Amino acid sequence: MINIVLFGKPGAGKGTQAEFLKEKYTLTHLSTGDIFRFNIKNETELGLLAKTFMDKGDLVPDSVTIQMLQSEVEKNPESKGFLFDGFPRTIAQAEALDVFLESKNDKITATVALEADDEILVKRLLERGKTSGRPDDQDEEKIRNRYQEYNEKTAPLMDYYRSQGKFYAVNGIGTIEEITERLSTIIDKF
Ligand SMILES: Nc1ncnc2c1ncn2[C@@H]1O[C@H](COP(=O)(O)OP(=O)(O)O)[C@@H](O)[C@H]1O
Repeated sequence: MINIVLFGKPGAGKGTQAEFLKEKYTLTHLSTGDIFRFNIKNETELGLLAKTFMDKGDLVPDSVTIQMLQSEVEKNPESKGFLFDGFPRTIAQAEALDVFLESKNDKITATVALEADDEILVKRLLERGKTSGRPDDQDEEKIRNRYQEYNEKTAPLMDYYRSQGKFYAVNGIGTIEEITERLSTIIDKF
């Protein structure tokens, strides 16, 4: 089983790359952002709760997110491996994921990060906001708040995975194909 964490700031292209990688490596793609948005659309209890945080550009609380992620993994017992996109985003989430996978005799294979400058990414998100309908992409203040959340809570994960010898970074600027190629070079090692 290969379990990949796709890592990067908001707008770095995780979702776009996940679409290609999940096909290429037959992985189950789990995007916590997409799952939350699906729940918001369907007005579930989880969706209503998540919305209050997402609309401000804040992270959804760990307890809620971890539980949701675990139940999504459990829904896919036949999976050949997972592509985690947007999870983990905090040390508590990463630790919970390690414990959870270990309980299944499994583990994270590698964490691959897409790197790009903040200014380029903010522009990308505002552009995406024009068509995505996502409220968190339409307001520069909310976008800046997401970067602050990233810097405070998510960036420390790089050291977390580095200390496990599982952190790899690629340049996230280039064509979609070029970037898929860069990510594949890493994943192919496993
Ligand atoms: N692992 C997570 N922990 C907490 N909140 C999350 C998590 N994943 C997604 N969210 C919530 O969903 C929002 C959108 O996430 P996502 O779709 O991954 O987009 P982006 O990477 O562009 O910010 C986040 O700003 C956050 O509020």
